Amino acid sequence: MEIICPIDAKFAHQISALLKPPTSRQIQEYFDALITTRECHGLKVKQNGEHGKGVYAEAEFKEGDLVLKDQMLAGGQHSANKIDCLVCSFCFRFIGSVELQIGRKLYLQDLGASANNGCDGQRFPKESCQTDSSEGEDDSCVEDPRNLGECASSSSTYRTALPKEVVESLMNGELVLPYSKQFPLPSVISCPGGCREAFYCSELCAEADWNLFHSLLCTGMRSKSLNKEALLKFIQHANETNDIFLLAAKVVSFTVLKYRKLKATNLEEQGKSTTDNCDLSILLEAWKPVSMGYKRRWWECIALPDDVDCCDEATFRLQIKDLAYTSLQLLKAAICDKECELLFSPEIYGHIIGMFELNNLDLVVASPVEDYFLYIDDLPHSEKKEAERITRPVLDALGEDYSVCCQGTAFFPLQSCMNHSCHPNAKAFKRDEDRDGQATIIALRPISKGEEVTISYIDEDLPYEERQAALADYGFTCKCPKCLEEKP
Ligand SMILES: C[S@@+](CC[C@H](N)C(=O)[O-])C[C@H]1O[C@@H](n2cnc3c(N)ncnc32)[C@H](O)[C@@H]1O
Repeated sequence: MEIICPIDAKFAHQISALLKPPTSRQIQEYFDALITTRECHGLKVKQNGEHGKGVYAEAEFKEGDLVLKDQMLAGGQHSANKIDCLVCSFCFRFIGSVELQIGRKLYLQDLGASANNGCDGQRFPKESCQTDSSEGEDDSCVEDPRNLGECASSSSTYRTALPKEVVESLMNGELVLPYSKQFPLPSVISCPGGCREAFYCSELCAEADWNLFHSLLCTGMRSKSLNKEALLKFIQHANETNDIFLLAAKVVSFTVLKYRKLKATNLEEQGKSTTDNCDLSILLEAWKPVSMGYKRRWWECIALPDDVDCCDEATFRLQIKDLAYTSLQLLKAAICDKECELLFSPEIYGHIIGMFELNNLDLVVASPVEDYFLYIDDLPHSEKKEAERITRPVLDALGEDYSVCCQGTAFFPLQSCMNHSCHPNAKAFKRDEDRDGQATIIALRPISKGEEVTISYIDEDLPYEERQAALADYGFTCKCPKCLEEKP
């Protein structure tokens, strides 16, 4: 039976104000302001009658030019990938050292193996609740090394284990690998809240994450959450079902924290004392970045997985809704804010996750460990032979997966305005220097002033039918010139 949540009924008026589509003017003002803060001055977001918003070139771009670097609104590393890569929880740069990356991965893999790999346990149908960008990922681990025994990453079949002391000496810095100084990484900064799940590349990132998202979602001593036990349950549920809930929690936390900040400034300016009534206009302001991105509820827009029969569609959508509801109740117990209670409505939560479902881009950051071993491989013969005496056993212990990159999913406000074409003029592409979690869009061919910047959401080299089938997940039929030409 379908669940009716009391919050949806109690705050019906305020929720519809939050979910009201922004006017063209609001969209224009928001994106104009955003563009001035990004490295993308030659762009403009405009309403494109047919497909909603679109991104247009305001300058000429040559093939290979950087069109846009977009900072994410919210993003996260996939839970299982946290075993393979230690990255800054805010900007997703690799941190520590090549030795720490390797030693930590081997240590956690061994923990996983000795704990008899608990990853295959019963959980919600995985394919059915992953977003497109996270398809095929396992999603069942939390970062705290004490908990990592539950699950190993995509560990290689053929690995030759290193002695425990060697793994430890890689982690604690006693063993320095040859030439690793050529690949320096920022030192690991701990979470200011004292949790062992978030790590940073700088005090700046730690502070930004704390102020924007993490203070409410931290499980450490100085957490500002309501109830840490409930928070741990929420995190565990997300890790066991779908880590997209961790991203949704970031958006809720971001909105609550921004609301509190805006309200405090407002009261101070007016010389008034604090009240605990919700100020809807302030909440609307805090919510604005999300209001520009959402479109449909998750359980309505999620594509029907191949293994679900059409006649079971209604049941499937109800299951997804129930799953989101369970997650939301756990989050509410953990961080609910009385003034912002309406944010904990299934309507709002469904729209936040729906926004990820339709817009998210894969978050990928290349591994310095891969660069390191390629460097060793390229050394002149005698140096290589000497270095490999030490590096070969390490490489053998890592096995085939030695070069796993940081993988996750993120919502990028400007990139999410880019429409699809099967003959795109731009693409998301990480250059050698793009070593963090920002989205990088590069021109594939010359783009002239006034032209719409398009990317392909799918593999554009697929045959016509397969392209249209893949695009059905995004809820539209492509009518780009290539599709019109190839349409049977
Ligand atoms: C990432 S958003 C792109 C921005 C979107 N136009 C907007 O207004 O926010 C993806 C959505 O845009 C629309 N869209 C993108 N490309 C399209 C195309 N070639 N034809 C029709 N609709 C398209 C679809 O509704 C799709 O789900």
